[in-house]
Amino acid sequence: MIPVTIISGFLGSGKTTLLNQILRQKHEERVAVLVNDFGAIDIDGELVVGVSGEKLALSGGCICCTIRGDLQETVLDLIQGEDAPHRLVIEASGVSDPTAVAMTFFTGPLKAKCRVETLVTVVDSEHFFETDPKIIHLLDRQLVVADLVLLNKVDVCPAKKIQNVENVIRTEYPDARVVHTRFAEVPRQLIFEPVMKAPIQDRALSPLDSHVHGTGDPHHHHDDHTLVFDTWSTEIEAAVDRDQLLRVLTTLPTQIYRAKGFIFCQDMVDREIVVHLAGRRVQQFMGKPWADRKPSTRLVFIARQGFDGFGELDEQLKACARDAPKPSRVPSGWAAWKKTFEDRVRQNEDA
Ligand SMILES: Nc1nc2c(ncn2[C@@H]2O[C@H](COP(=O)(O)OP(=O)(O)OP(=O)(O)O)[C@@H](O)[C@H]2O)c(=O)[nH]1
Repeated sequence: MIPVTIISGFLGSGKTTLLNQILRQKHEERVAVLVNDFGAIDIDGELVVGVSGEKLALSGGCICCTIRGDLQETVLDLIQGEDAPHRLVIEASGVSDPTAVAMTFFTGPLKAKCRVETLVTVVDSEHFFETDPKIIHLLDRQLVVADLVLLNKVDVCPAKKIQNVENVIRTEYPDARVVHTRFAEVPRQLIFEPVMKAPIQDRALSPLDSHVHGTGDPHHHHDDHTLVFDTWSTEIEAAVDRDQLLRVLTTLPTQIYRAKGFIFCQDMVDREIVVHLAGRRVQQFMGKPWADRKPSTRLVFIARQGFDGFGELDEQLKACARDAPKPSRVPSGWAAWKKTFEDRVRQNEDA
């Protein structure tokens, strides 16, 4: 039986960050990871590093509903292959109900081959109390089955607020262990350790009974997140003005829950900048050099269903490229440092 860990948590809470943390820790196992992005562009697949086994991405739907069949098929292929993994870790999309994901392993051909051992839910403690009432049901679904809850982002959350979030979670979900984390740093043993509590299928109502996805109406059952969330993605080939684009992201309407992707910016043309909007916080990180890849800005947005501002957003984003000065091949990173060094040497020689 291959042990399976399911990582759940709302959009932007830190699931991919956790996945990277546990994969970076020294291990001998062949761990296969499966990441699911609700948006059409596979961003998470590119952001996951250090996998000793297979890394697979399922994007353009949610593995708990619209593309649940794909999950079963992908896992079957994986475990029947020559180098079957010792362990499987699934990062569910931020809009998914983990019970529905786990159910895939309780029936059908996977039942005899895999065992869901742990279910970890990551919480963005900074934005917990700002959760849109329309999606509170979804957060509840993610927390009610958790063995372990990571109260993440404690570095940017005031201590009093962290305590309040913890109080709510300990009261409402007393079975879960709660751990405070910064960038989801946690020993991998804690994530993979099986917890002796009721089997996951007994811990929550069957997903079909309560698959409400935050409509707020407990009688409204459906299987498809597209009824609650809208997603939109864009690709811009010309280099953009990074500051202008970050200004657009920091002033997005609150109906947009999440944005992420890669920026091709005119002030650093040789490598991508990874950008995230989670809650109201925008963060950017240095990404990989473009090397042989064709540079472009690729962004995915997830909003409340019915959001009608994507057309305007498209205009604003395109303007970041139109208004940007032509990219000059200004060296960055190591290349910039080397150039400065060479210039100094030359100046010294001239003197
Ligand atoms: N300050 C701070 N930022 C964090 C922490 N953990 C994650 N982040 C940032 O939060 C953003 C979202 O993190 P991800 O790991 O991509 O979140 P996710 O849950 O995988 O997102 P989705 O897959 O889109 O639902 C990124 O900018 C992370 O760097 C943390 O503890 N502190």
